[in-house]
Amino acid sequence: MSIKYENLDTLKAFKELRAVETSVDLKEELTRERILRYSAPAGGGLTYNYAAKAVNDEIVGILQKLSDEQQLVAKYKEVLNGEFINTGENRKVLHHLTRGQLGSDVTFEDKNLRDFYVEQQNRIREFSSKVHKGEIKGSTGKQLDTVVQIGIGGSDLGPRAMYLALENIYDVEMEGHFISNVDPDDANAVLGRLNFETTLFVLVSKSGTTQETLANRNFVLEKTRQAHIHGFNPSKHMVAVTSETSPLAGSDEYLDSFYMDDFIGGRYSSTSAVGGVVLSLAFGSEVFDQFLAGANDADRAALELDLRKNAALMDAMIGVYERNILGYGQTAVLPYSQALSRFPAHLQQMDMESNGKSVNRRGEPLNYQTGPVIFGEPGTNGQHSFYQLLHQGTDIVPLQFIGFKDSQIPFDLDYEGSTSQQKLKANLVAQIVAFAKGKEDKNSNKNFAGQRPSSLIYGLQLTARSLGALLAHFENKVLFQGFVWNVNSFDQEGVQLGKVLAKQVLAGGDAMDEALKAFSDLLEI
Ligand SMILES: O=P(O)(O)OC[C@H]1O[C@](O)(CO)[C@@H](O)[C@@H]1O
Repeated sequence: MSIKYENLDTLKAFKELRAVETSVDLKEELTRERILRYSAPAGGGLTYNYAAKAVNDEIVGILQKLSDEQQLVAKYKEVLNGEFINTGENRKVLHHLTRGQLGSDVTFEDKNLRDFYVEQQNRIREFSSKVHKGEIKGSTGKQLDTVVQIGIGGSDLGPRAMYLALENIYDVEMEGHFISNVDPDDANAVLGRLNFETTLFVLVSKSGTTQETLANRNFVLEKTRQAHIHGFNPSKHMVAVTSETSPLAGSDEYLDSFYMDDFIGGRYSSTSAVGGVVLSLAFGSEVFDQFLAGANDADRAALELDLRKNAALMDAMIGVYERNILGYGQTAVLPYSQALSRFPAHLQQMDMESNGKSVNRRGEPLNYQTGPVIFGEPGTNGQHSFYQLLHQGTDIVPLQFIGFKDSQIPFDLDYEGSTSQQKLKANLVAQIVAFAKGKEDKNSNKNFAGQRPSSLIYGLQLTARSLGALLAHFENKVLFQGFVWNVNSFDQEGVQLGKVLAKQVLAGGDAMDEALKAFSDLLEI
């Protein structure tokens, strides 16, 4: 089958979607029968439920035609088979290959890349096991019991979100910390809590050139020097994770180095060495293996052509319907799990850096909307914060709820006839129904219009496996949406300008004088 990359507005099925006259009244149509019928398997034991989305069988039928016409699953297979999908940078897109091989052998310059990723995983397994067993110790002879990742963006958000998601449920072999911001308060605050003799730093930068990360590396090294610890050797307390082509690669300034490559985008790197080193050191490599298995399960589920059986595809297509037909510009991610506290922040980067584009894969301007603004917070905290706008504001914001039957930590307390976990789940379902059905009140201030769509990803418990599947679900959703919109989801030129200007500001370049003057004028209140 020949693959064609076409703009959304040229597709027959999109025109059909635009012409749909029926709409779904969630106030009437959200029934128990619909809740049971509108679910799709997401892999890793997760289910995606879309009963509270404003779609019906007719709309889903057209979304299926759109998915087929835009060859979404075929394009996903192209990714899996190692085609050069990232046209902006002329690169393959291989994060799926870090967690299993679902397509043909992928080679580059005679190197089998699945073998390369597995080799790195084995090296990480061996290294973390030696650290845990005390076969690798700190330079002053002490057991290493703390791991600190230094990195930013994709070299921070995913691994940090995953660490926080797992720290309650698995034995923590090494306590994890993260330094990302170039704000010196970040590094100072983390470093102030550490015993350097028992700490291993993981310096993570795919490019090896990110200014904030290199500044933080030097900050850390200087602070360890200033501690004047007898016999302390900083190079025995830092490993590097980078791509083989980066300036950091092969340096002997580090105890060891682990590699990913240019075919793994930063925001898709949690399942590569970028997430692998810190998570294996923190929890053991068996936990990281389960995380990879969950992600692989979701990747396999995303191969299904029928979107009713493919959660990532259904989620993507409903998102397109909401963005391009209903005109909704934001999506809120609302995990009813405190352990997922940084997951929305990770999705912000993954989704917005991928699909925040206004030209197509050929660089031509688009005249339809692409990726939405993503934000979110765990429930029930968010309920006491921004849900007011979600319920009664002038904008309709589609919602992505995430929930689990059981908590991660077994202890719970009955208060007023229910446990905390029961209260959490009751709030979750109450919100879904309240957003959909609203409540009429003669007092307009107390009236809830309803008809506010949401979906739910639900599982038994947040474990390494379900977390891997959850991560991969969203990665694949974003990938499918990028193909629908015909954008290149795998470069991020939009972040370059600010980086270049910041460097010019620091260098005092003439080009920036006017901007600096205007800015300082502004501050002269
Ligand atoms: O891992 P690196 O190369 O330091 O990059 C960090 C982050 O910076 C970005 O390039 C954006 O500034 C992200 O895409 C990336 O995840």
